[in-house]
Amino acid sequence: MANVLVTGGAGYIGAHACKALAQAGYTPVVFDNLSTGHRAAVKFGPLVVGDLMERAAIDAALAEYQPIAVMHFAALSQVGESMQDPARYWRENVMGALNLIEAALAAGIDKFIFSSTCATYGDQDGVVLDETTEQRPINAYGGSKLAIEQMLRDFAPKGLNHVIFRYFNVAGADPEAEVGEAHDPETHLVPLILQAVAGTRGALTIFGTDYDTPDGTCIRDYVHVSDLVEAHVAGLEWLIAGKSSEVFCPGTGAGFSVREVVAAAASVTNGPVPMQEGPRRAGDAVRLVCGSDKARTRLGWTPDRSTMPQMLRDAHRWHGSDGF
Ligand SMILES: NC(=O)c1ccc[n+]([C@@H]2O[C@H](COP(=O)([O-])OP(=O)(O)OC[C@H]3O[C@@H](n4cnc5c(N)ncnc54)[C@H](O)[C@@H]3O)[C@@H](O)[C@H]2O)c1
Ligand SMILES: O=c1ccn([C@@H]2O[C@H](COP(=O)(O)OP(=O)(O)O[C@H]3O[C@H](CO)[C@H](O)[C@H](O)[C@H]3O)[C@@H](O)[C@H]2O)c(=O)[nH]1
Repeated sequence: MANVLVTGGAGYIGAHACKALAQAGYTPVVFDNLSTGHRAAVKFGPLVVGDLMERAAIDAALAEYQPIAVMHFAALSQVGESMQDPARYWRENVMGALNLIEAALAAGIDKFIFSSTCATYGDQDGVVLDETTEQRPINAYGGSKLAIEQMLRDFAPKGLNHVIFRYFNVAGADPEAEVGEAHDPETHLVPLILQAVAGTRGALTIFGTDYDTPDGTCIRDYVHVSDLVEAHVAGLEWLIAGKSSEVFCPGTGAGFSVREVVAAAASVTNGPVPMQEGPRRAGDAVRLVCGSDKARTRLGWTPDRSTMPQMLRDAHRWHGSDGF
C-alpha cells in the first residue's frame, strides 16, 4: 500500500483524513508535534512525532516512509490567537510549510494537498465566495494561509503539483465515532453547543444578535468532516491521474445562522441548549457561504453527509463516547 504523509494527522480533520486514506487503500503516515493533536487519534498508520520547524525531522520521516504524496493539515488555526500573536502564526505556519515543501521536493515528491481556509477572503459580506473571489485576509491566520497558497503556486514549476482546499466551517465526527473533534480550549460552535447541552461547560454565548441577517446572527456554510476528507482523497487521486494543480472550495452552498444551528442541536439532542446572548466577537464576518460547485463537478465530490442534523448527530455520538 502506498504511503501518504499526513501532517497534523493527530488533529481533528487530519485524523479523519487518515481513516479515509486507509479506507481508500493508502497507509497514512502521521507527522505531528502533538501540540493540539492527540496520540490516541492516530489509529490508521504510524505516527512520527516531529515538528515542521525542524527540517531534519521531516527529511528523516520522508526517507523512512517514502510517501507518494503529502497532505498538509498541520497549522495553528485560531483567528483570535493569530490577532494576539501574529509573529507566531507567520513563523510557524509559513516556515513550517516552506520546510515541508522543500523537503518534499528534495525527496522527489510531486503531489501536495493543502488545507487553506475561507479566512483568506477576509470580510466580504454580501459576496458569494468561490475559487475566483479576491483574497483579502484580515488576520495573521488568513494571511499565513494565503502566503502558503502563493508559495505552492511558486513551487509548481519546480514539479510540485498541488490541490488547495479552502475550507468553510467543518463540523461533525466520524459516523463510527472512532475519531472526533477534541480541542482544548474549544472555540468551535458545534462542540461548544454539545458541551453546553451535556453540562460539561457553561451556557453557550451567542456572539452577536444584531447582524444584518434574518435572525440577527452570523451565517456559515458547514461541511461534514467525513465529506471534507473524502474530497481530499479525490484530490489525491486527481493528482495521481496527472491532472493540473487546482483550488477547490468544498462548501455546500447552504448557510446556517447560529440560532439555526442551536435550534437543530436542541432537536437532535432532545434537550434545551443552555444559552445566552452576548456581544459580537471581534473578527467575525457576517456571512461566509460557498458559491461554487467546482468540487462536485470536477472532483465528483458529493457532500451527502453534510446536512445539519447528520453533522450534529455524529458530533453528538462522538461527544458521548470516551473520546481520546
Ligand atoms: N476546523 C476548521 O473548521 C477549519 C476550517 C478551515 C481550515 N482549517 C484548517 O484545517 C487544518 C486542520 O485543522 P484542525 O481543526 O484539524 O486543527 P487541529 O488543531 O485539530 O489539528 C492540527 C494538527 O497539527 C499539529 N501541528 C500543529 N503545528 C505543528 C507543527 N509545527 N509541526 C507538526 N505538527 C503540528 C497539531 O498537533 C494538530 O494535531 C488546519 O490547517 C486548519 O487551518 C480548519
Ligand atoms: O461560543 C460561540 C462560538 C461561535 N459562535 C458563532 O458561531 C459561528 C461559527 O463560529 P466558529 O468559531 O465555530 O467558526 P468560525 O466561523 O469562526 O471559524 C471558521 O472559519 C474561520 C475563518 O473565518 C477559520 O477558518 C476557522 O478555523 C473555522 O473554524 C460564528 O458566527 C461565531 O460567532 C458563537 O456564537 N458562540
